[in-house]
Amino acid sequence: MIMTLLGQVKQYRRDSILTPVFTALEVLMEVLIPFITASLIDQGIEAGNMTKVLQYGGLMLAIAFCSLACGALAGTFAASAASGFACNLRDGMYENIQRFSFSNIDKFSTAGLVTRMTTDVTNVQNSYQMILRIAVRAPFMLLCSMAMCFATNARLSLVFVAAIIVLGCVLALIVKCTTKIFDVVFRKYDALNASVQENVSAIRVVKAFVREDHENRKFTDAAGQLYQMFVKAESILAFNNPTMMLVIYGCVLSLSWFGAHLVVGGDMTTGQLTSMFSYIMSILMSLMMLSMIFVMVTMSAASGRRIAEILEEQPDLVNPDRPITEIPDGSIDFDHVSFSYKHGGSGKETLADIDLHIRSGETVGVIGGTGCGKSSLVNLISRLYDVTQGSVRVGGIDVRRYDMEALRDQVAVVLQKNVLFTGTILDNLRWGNEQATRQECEAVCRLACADEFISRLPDGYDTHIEQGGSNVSGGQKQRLCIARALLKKPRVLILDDSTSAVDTATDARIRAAFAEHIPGTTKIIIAQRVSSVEHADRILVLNEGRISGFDTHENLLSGNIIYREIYETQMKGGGDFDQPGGIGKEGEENG
Ligand SMILES: Nc1ncnc2c1ncn2[C@@H]1O[C@H](COP(=O)(O)OP(=O)(O)OP(=O)(O)O)[C@@H](O)[C@H]1O
Repeated sequence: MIMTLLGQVKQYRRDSILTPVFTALEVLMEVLIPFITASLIDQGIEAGNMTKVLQYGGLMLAIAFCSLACGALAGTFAASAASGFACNLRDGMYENIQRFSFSNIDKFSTAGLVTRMTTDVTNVQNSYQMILRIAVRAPFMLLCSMAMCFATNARLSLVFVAAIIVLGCVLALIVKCTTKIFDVVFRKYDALNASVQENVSAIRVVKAFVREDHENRKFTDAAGQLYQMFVKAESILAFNNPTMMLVIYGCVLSLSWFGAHLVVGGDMTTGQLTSMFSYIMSILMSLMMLSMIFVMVTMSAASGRRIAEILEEQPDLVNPDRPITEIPDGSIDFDHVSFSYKHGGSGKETLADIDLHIRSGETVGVIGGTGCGKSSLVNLISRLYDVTQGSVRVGGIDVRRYDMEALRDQVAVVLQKNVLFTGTILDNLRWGNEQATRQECEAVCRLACADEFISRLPDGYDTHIEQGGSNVSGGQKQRLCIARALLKKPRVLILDDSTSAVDTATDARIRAAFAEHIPGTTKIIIAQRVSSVEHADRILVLNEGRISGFDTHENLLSGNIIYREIYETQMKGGGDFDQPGGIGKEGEENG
């Protein structure tokens, strides 16, 4: 973990080295000051020698000034090194997350990734800055002050040795108890972030279902648990200060008692005793700083581990050695494919023994109950996940042999959870193809029946889309996403329930436009409505992850019970609002 994290220091190595160097110089000078004070008292004040007083006084001033300058430089370098380190950590994680497959993301959860990029990095940044400054300063100061003490009076210095042993034992105990708690604290942070993220992104749903109280309770629970854990950890850490004070006062008392005896007995000068008092303060301050470092490192060790996990995570899906970049045609073959989710799944096979062969240019409808594996099936075509068994071929070649970018450019998927980004409509469309001209964008919008609503907008194609597409309706968003996918001019176009919020008349016009303008593109259309797939060349009926039928509408109606049941239920008006006898016409404004 430490090597992984330190690997991100990169260009800030210079600042990271200069900080301890200047800190060491600062300490060296601070240590010299009490030594000079002793000489000033013994040779100047007590001997009544004014020249010595001025000499030593001037020297002390010069040293104090240098120490100040070194301290300021060390502080500046530490701040730059720590912020730069944090920036590199975030960049490194972000870059690796971009390479993650869907399966990697399932493993960490989106909320977990957000906590690691924010709270965890801030923790590590703070402790890195502290370590750079204090981890060198405290032990160095401790050693130098101890050396000076022993040089001044070895017997009296034994007082510190006893103090260090007591303090060391207490600190070790505190660190041991709090490490475990902080590990749990950051997992609770994930839960808190998940709650915030879910609630904020779905605030409209929360309000529509009047679930504010429930969501408030959920958040209060998550925040309360975090509070409990922090209180527990902090109440253990709180022993740190009183122990420290006890040791400091114990040392001062012992030093005064034994020191006074030594001075009276003539074994020590007043100046030496004064400098011993300064050194004892330095030693105890160093110990205090060391204990603070322990606390900080204990807290950030858990964060460091979580960051290293992301940096070290290998993407589940990688390009093969000599990847193929051209897809010969749009045919799709599933050869005895089985698939199950590695993370968060039920452990059961989501797809079992799928043997399916689709011709290039064919239009295939996919229908089946919720959760039967329709999305999982199409996700395998563009290699968003890898099969567990068997193989998926596009254009006759195993998808694992393609360059993933090339494959995903030529197999365009309009995912079930459509997302638009902040920017104009044109910006969003050009996610499909950055080089697309305005004419090309307009042409695909006509195909996806999006042009009609865009032309009604005051700014047309330059209309600004708010974050997540919240200022367009569900049906409008779906049509923009279809247009965006069409801009890729794909060989295979997959619509995963992408016209669910579009009325049936528009849905039919989109299908007709596809048949007329992109006949060579293989089209896979997942839908809940039979009306959306009945005109397809063939329809795949999925049932609990297995193929129940794959044939034309007419053949399935006569030979497949599941398909007939779905059809009949929808014809009676139960499932399709737009059918005659349905509940009413579904508008497109149900976003
Ligand atoms: N990322 C995931 N991690 C773990 N399990 C998942 C994941 N996505 C889906 N599943 C599970 O896999 C099964 C099939 O899901 P899938 O989304 O493929 O079904 P679907 O037929 O597309 O459903 P719907 O019609 O509701 O969209 C479900 O039981 C679901 O809970």
